[in-house]
Amino acid sequence: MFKVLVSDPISDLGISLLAEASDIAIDKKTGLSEDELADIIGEYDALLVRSQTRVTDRIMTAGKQLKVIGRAGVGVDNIDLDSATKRGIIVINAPDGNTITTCEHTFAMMMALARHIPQAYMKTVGGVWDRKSFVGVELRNKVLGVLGMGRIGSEVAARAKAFGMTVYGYDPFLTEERAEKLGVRLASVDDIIRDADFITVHTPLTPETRHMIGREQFSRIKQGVRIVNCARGGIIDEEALVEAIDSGRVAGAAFDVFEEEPPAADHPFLTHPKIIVTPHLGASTVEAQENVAIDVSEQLLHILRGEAFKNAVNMPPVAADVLSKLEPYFALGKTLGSFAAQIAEGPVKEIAVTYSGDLANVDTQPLTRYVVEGVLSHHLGSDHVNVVNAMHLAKSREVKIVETKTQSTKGFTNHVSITLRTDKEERYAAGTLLNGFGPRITQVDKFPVDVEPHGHLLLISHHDKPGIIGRIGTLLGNNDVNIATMQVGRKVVGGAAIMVLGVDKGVPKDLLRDIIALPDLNNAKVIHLN
Ligand SMILES: NC(=O)C1=CN([C@@H]2O[C@H](COP(=O)(O)OP(=O)(O)OC[C@H]3O[C@@H](n4cnc5c(N)ncnc54)[C@H](O)[C@@H]3O)[C@@H](O)[C@H]2O)C=CC1
Ligand SMILES: O=C(O)C(=O)COP(=O)(O)O
Repeated sequence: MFKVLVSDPISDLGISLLAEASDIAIDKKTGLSEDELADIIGEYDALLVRSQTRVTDRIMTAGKQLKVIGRAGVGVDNIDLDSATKRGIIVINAPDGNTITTCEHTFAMMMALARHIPQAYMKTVGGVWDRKSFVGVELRNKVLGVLGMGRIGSEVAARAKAFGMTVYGYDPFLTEERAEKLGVRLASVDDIIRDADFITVHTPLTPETRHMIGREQFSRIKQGVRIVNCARGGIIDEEALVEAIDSGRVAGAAFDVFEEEPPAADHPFLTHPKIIVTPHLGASTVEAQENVAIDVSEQLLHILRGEAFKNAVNMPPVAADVLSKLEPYFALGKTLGSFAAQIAEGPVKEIAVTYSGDLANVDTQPLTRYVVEGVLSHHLGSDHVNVVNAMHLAKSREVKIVETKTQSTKGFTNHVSITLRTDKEERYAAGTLLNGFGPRITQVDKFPVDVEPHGHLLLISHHDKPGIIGRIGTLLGNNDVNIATMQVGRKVVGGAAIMVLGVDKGVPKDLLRDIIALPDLNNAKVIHLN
């Protein structure tokens, strides 16, 4: 049974998938302080949040069982991603579900700003019929500058065009072709500062975007501009904005987000007559909340159940077509890594992985993560290593990862091989995925074999001499260890050889010592694969 804590208000309908799963137990506890969350997080396998819960390093330290943090929304600035990655906690979000909703909120804010709707409402319901003070401006024929042309920014641009606005777009990833397709003018921040009548920001908050529009930009900004921020507090310098409005340069602003949330009671935005605000409502519609909750719940289930999942925030993204090609090999990669680690002596210095056949034509980086996970799990414990932190752990231990591809298929449609270099030796294991039969180990060091990589194995290196198989069989039999499968590999008659035995239970240390002491036997290793 997996325990999931929902610590922010998340749509019940959206998480019904989790609520109905027989292997999931959900607790909903919202509005917890950091102390309260730290006290209880230790018993949970997953945490589901929106933007309120701050998932700090302290929370993750206390979350000893935590495997996954799900963010029902886009921004993950409330989650310490470095800490999660180091600990192998997978962080997932739901990037698509609230795009339209936030775009529409941006428009609502822009129009409310252009027509003074909140201020006029307050006066009207206060009994004052004031038609003079609230003369607005049209959007038509105005220039809208969009900073950040991602999911939301692009939707805002499309709607602005329907309002007859000229749209300038700035984004480091916006190409001339895409700008043309979207019908926006590819612009620089300076172009936007100079020409825009409305500016709206749709970037994440990063060191680069922090105070992207600050005192310096306000000193040059177009007279009478209106500013909208429904992305993240801090992209626009709040203090500098108030100064720019008070000086008469900026006509007004509409903010859904703040540098600190909730803002202090004396925050100047809360009383400024030319600034309208909402309490981070961009994503708050019934539809968006269902969308993001469904999306994140589906992924969360996959992760907890050990199934393949879409993108994680703290892992490089994998395209869907690449994922579908690689997914069948994940188990093979991990098993081969674990096998190689168990046969090699000494601390690992390098993991060299070679892919051939079908695999040589795809981006195999995600698969290499599974190989590295398999290798490191043996040394660091499978509870501490997973695909999220495998590369990080390898790097922090100065283990070199080398990935190569070759067209040579060795007769297999696909082939994965691992050379493990330790400070004592170099070991080699290769495998393939047999259509309909699953993973197979096809070679160990220089010896071809055909081994189903599962359960307890005994790897024996010996001299190819008559009687040796019998002696080992007798020894195992006398100790009540049943042999399920046997593979013998050799290069030349009478030369060095290996034997891979599948046994029904683990081989105790004493018995292993007795096996190694047999004549003509060089070494024996017990291996366990899941
Ligand atoms: N107010 C609310 O409730 C909500 C706020 N958001 C926020 O809106 C923002 C945008 O979300 P999405 O469009 O879904 O994200 P996105 O990732 O699709 O788009 C962000 C864009 O910003 C661009 N960008 C990054 N650095 C930049 C820079 N220095 N200058 C210009 N562009 C830069 C990126 O290239 C990307 O295209 C995020 O900060 C997100 O957290 C999202 C949903 C709801
Ligand atoms: O998705 C985002 O980035 C948001 O800002 C929405 O935040 P929320 O889920 O409404 O707390």
